[in-house]
Amino acid sequence: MSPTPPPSPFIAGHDATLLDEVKKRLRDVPDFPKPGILFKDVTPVLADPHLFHRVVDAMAAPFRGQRIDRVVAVESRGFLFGAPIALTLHAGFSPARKPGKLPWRTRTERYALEYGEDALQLHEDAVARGDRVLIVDDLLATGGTATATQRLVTALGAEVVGYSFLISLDFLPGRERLGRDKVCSLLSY
Ligand SMILES: O=P(O)(O)OC[C@H]1O[C@H](OP(=O)(O)OP(=O)(O)O)[C@H](O)[C@@H]1O
Ligand SMILES: Nc1ncnc2[nH]cnc12
Repeated sequence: MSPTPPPSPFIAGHDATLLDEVKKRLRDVPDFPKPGILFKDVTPVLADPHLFHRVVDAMAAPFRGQRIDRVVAVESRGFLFGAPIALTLHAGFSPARKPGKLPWRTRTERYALEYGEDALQLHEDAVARGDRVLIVDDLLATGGTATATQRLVTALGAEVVGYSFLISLDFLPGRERLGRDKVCSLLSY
């Protein structure tokens, strides 16, 4: 009998079985929301409680054992991952929202998307001076959204210690823009 093969390689610290399962479950939707965009639909991952739980744990894993005071996640898909990651890391959660949604005093940043333009707002007390912040979103593409979020956080005097994404589209410049050493993603395309 041949010896047991070594365990599958770990990619960015995550087990390859999980990555395969997530890959299989993500749904590619061509030409949404515009012609030429291949949209990565995460809803089938959310619909599987066991897989969703493992994904949240894996997205939090690189930041366990570090002091994270606040998770800032981006409306709307970022909230789906950011809130459970904040609970997992025993950190507070602050939403970065599209304009006109936050009720109190806000800071605003405009940014460009793979398929348009938008702006984000953060409450002025969303992070405190000196806080160590993790930025979370479902997907990194051009990096416009995450860069705008980083600017909002640092303008308030907090430090962005890292970014956690489920997916990064590495044929786009997002990872380079944010700094390779700060970006964690389960899957890269
Ligand atoms: O790296 P970027 O080029 O900035 O793109 C990534 C952003 O695009 C998507 O959000 P979208 O604005 O479509 O909003 P949604 O989460 O409300 O669907 C995605 O959830 C990221 O936030
Ligand atoms: N290709 C894509 N799929 C899903 N969300 C996105 N946000 C930006 N680009 C995207």
